[in-house]
Amino acid sequence: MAHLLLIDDDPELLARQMRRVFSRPEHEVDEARTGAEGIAKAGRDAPDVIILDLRLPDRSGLEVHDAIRRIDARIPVIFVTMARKADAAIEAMKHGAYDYLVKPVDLHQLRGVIEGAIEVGRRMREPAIIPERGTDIDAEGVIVGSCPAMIEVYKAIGRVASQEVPVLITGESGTGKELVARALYQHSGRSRAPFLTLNCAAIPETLLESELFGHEKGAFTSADRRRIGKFEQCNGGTILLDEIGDMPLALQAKVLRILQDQVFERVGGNETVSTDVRLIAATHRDLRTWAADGKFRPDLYYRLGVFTIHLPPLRERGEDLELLVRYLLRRLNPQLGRDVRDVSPEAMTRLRAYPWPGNVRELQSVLKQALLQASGPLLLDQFLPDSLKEPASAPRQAGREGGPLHADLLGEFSPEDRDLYSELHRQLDRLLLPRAMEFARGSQHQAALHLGIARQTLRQKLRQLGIHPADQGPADEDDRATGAGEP
Ligand SMILES: Nc1ncnc2c1ncn2[C@@H]1O[C@H](COP(=O)(O)OP(=O)(O)OP(=O)(O)O)[C@@H](O)[C@H]1O
Repeated sequence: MAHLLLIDDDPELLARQMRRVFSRPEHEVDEARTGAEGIAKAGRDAPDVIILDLRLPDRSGLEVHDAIRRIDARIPVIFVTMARKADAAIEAMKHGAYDYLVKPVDLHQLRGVIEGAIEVGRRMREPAIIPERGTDIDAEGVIVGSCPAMIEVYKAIGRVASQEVPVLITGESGTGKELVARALYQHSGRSRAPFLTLNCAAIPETLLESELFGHEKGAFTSADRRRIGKFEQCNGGTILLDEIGDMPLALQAKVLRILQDQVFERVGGNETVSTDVRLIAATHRDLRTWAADGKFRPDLYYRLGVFTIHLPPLRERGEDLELLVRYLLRRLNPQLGRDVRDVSPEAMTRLRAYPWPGNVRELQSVLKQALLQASGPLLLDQFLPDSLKEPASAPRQAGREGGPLHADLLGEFSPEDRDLYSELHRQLDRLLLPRAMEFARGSQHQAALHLGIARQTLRQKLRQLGIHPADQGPADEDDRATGAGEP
């Protein structure tokens, strides 16, 4: 459930729009009509997201924003404003506002921006607990695992979390890199400041620079207003750059300059902007090899790689697999209305034999599928999906020449290939989905039709790839006309 607070002296229309999209019982939309009331509610009720009118009867929206940041800088604040006042809202983003919307608010955009803000807030608050002696291993958010390689991971987090140095997290897809990044953030001196994440592989190259560094009005054809990028918006906080290996070389140079001098220029601008951001980078690539091959800037690699935390693949974690299975069953049972308390020896043998190319994320998904099949208190071998029963292929090693999409699929499979199937699908989604959205001019409805998949599936995949539909263009026609659509 997400608790949204709307601070607006004339909230009727917007509140109605919000309640249409974010309905009970999953969401609660609360209102405050003055700045003072809004600040009081922000302090008392700890809302997940605040939607704030720039003009209020008792004080300016910017003052209210500053007061909210003093209460809790992690609450994402979205400004709403008239078009002619948008410059003030853009300025607010320099002070850490999450985003702004222009009145009359477009329903599709409203949903996209608020959903993005809920997700950003969740990342900051959802605990990522390093297990120590005495930690309740059933507690929500505990990082599960006690094999020697995971103990090294915990020690590394403990050593580096409170230091103001960049950290590189490496490991195959689904091994828990984001979880470790959140643990670093939450155990750092910046844990009360914002934590923003950006997946460099999920955003088209042309948009990535502006997303990170912002742009000036007129920087390119569609730049009709200044935009504040993540590095400026997150001043004082922590940024996770996921899949940094996929960042174009030119942008790597700008990131290096931030690490060295804490300055950058917005796209199309001359003003040098200072920012104080702690950088955490993650990748499934072998950056050392990439740096040697000229695919990644060696100077950035050396700077980032000073402190590297490597997450082992699940197939190398021994008994942790069983711990994770039991942990995940306890979490998934209530979500799926099941009460499966144990795993049969045959099913556990099957789970142990499988190489888990998609690691913990794949394990979660397999257990979900199995629970949906299950009846009774025991997870039997027959409930496990067929994919676990097929002969295993070999895992892909990071840093191999070319992506799998470039491989000759009918010809040579490399002996190192283990997760070709899931890797190909991820790569395909990253290429195809942004293009389909672009072609459909931002309409998820149209894009889903072209792709031949359910709109909900498209929305879910876009979210997993870190693409916010609001970035993609105009709203769905049917959203505007009817205000309908899935929440
Ligand atoms: N050791 C662990 N204990 C509990 N949950 C875990 C553990 N490792 C991963 N998970 C869970 O598995 C899922 C995938 O983890 P996460 O997103 O951190 O992986 P990732 O390495 O960042 O993946 P990708 O590279 O694909 O982005 C998340 O739901 C995370 O909470």
